Amino acid sequence: MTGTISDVQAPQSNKTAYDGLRDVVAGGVSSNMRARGVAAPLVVDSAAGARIRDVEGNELIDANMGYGPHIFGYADRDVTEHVAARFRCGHLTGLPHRLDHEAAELVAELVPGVEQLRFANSGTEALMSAVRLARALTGRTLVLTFGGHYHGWSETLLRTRECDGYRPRPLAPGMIPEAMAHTLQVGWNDAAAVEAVFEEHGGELAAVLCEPVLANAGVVAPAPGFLELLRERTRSSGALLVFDEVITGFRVSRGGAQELYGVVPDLTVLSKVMGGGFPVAAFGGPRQAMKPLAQLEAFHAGVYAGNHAAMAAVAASLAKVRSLPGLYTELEALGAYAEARVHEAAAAAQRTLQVRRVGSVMSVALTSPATGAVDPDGHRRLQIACQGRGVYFHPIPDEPWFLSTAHTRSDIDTIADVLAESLAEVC
Ligand SMILES: CC1=C(O)/C(=C\N=C2/C=C(C(=O)O)C[C@@H](O)[C@@H]2O)C(COP(=O)(O)O)=CN1
Ligand SMILES: Cc1ncc(COP(=O)(O)O)c(C=O)c1O
Repeated sequence: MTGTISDVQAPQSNKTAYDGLRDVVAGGVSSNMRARGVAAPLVVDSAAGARIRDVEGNELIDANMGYGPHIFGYADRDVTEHVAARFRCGHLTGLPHRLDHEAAELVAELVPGVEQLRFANSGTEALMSAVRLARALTGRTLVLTFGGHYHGWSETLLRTRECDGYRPRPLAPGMIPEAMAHTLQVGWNDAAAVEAVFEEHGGELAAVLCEPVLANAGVVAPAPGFLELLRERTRSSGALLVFDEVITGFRVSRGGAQELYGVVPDLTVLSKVMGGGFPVAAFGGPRQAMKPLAQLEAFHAGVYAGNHAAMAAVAASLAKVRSLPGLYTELEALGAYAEARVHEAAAAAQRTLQVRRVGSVMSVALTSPATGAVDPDGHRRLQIACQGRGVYFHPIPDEPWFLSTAHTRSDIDTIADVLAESLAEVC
């Protein structure tokens, strides 16, 4: 995850609001990702459906949608009412609840690779635990990851895209130098590199971990046969295949990427859509894989893990997913319409946008006319221009757009018109 604050100026009124924030919240945000790319991120006041309202009362159509959890739009009543009711009757007791059962059964019903699971508070937590479980199951420590794939900010998974050989480097100041001692990394869709790693390290690998559709460096679908290659090599070497479906889970299909591509991993990590915007994650797999936790021999904990409000959010979100047989057909059609309209907007402005999409998750990036490569500074200027015209997407082109059932075709037309106007203005 790269990106530095550029010199692109945010609207002054918003900047004033942000400067006040920054006085008491380090960096003005509680996640670095929110402050990347512009001098001051938009300061929001509220959100509903496909729209956010900023501190000045401006309403914007949102294509970032909180980075993906809100597949039914912000403040979806079917989810929020359910959670609100739970808050009114005690949402955190530290005891098991029938809602845990209801939520877990829905995940197991919808996700092909999950028979049993544990809930957690965040994707980072769930990934830490899934990787630790893979190490416990195999007695091995080495994990193979892929460049650009984001698996949260834990000590052994937060890493650079660039490698020394197959070794990524710790990404953040303060990380221990040995943090990557048990982590290898190759390029996404690089079958030859995967074969080479298995040739050299196959017997040492505890797991191969990937976003089955890369969605944190723009959207990059798996090459035909690539997931099958990972499945076959892990199975034959005794390593576990771990799918980080934090973004793709319940997003690209009802059963996530594993259902869409027909490749079932040994462990699956889920979050975002699963909780409909409430902080909850899960990791799971076949009962055999979860046995060390079922027998309380392996360790996983968390005061807030599986709290009753989060379970209510999962139960409501997934019951709604299950109840809508045409949901993913509708989202695919909306995504295809959006992709076509974005290309039309670029053509109208005689500019080129790199558009890559799987279902309702789509990356849109301004490219340089000279090189054809993504132009991060130009993209930031485009983002600020669109924001000023009532359309929000993230200023960093790595961050994809997330569409929802709350986005109408008229919203997509407005986004396309604003893009065309803004592209004409941005040099
Ligand atoms: C594929 C994937 C993710 O996309 C992911 C989190 N994604 C994001 C985190 C953001 C943030 O911390 O503000 C915003 C986005 O950069 C990104 O979607 C995580 C970590 O989840 P969490 O942020 O809940 O700890 C794991 N796997
Ligand atoms: C002192 C202390 N630190 C950290 C933790 C871990 O917090 P969490 O369970 O939210 O991960 C706990 C949880 O009980 C705790 O008591």
